[in-house]
Amino acid sequence: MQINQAERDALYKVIYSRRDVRQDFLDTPIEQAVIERILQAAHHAPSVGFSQPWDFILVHQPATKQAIKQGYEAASAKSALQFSPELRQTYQSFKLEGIVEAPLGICVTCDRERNGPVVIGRTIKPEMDLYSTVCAIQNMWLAARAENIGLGWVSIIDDQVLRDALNIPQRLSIIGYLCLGYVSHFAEQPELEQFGWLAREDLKQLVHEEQWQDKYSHQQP
Ligand SMILES: Cc1cc2c(cc1C)N(C[C@H](O)[C@H](O)[C@H](O)COP(=O)(O)O)c1[nH]c(=O)[nH]c(=O)c1N2
Repeated sequence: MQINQAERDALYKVIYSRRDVRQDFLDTPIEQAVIERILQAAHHAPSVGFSQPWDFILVHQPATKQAIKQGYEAASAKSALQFSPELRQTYQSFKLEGIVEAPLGICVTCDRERNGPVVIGRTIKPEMDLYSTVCAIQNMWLAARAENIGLGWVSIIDDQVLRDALNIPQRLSIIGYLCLGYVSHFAEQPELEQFGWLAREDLKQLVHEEQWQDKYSHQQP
């Protein structure tokens, strides 16, 4: 099957207009059929040895979201101390989650023992199951954007908070907690770029012919 030009353009449009969404969530519920399409997109991600090591825990209840939000607040306060005093205030001014406002939370886990101890492609690099699960999240992120649904990844939460709130056994690795919902708008640029935290790197500096070259040596102390 060939992809035609309109389909290709649509894919790039989704890729370039995808955003990490933390605010502007609407409380409009997401229809079940839409949730299923997004989860199917995640489930069709590539996975090492076709191991499909993921599980998706759907979070709808306000009380559960509150418990997770409290975990975020504790983790965020602890995180702020890692930034220099000059940057700390700016860090604290960012809204880095939409846990309570987003109608749907999805915790994505990785079962590192699924399909037995020997998996094709993991024999030398065992972390490939974790990366496979991240591929599923990226598919979900793009599918959500194609459905005009915002998705935000929140990683400022201790795993134990999610284990306690969602009854996740120690056996499963927690890969991401995602907030999903319709949004009033999608920003043109990443918010961290818009607020001057970091700029998009020049791709030319990151592409190397044949041999890696230290194009950033001027930045070394
Ligand atoms: C693994 C991982 C973990 C996180 C993120 C991303 C990824 C890939 N991002 C989102 C991140 O800030 C965002 O992707 C970049 O700023 C680029 O913006 P766009 O995604 O292009 O809008 C993110 N954002 C946020 O507000 N709180 C968070 O805890 C995290 N955690």
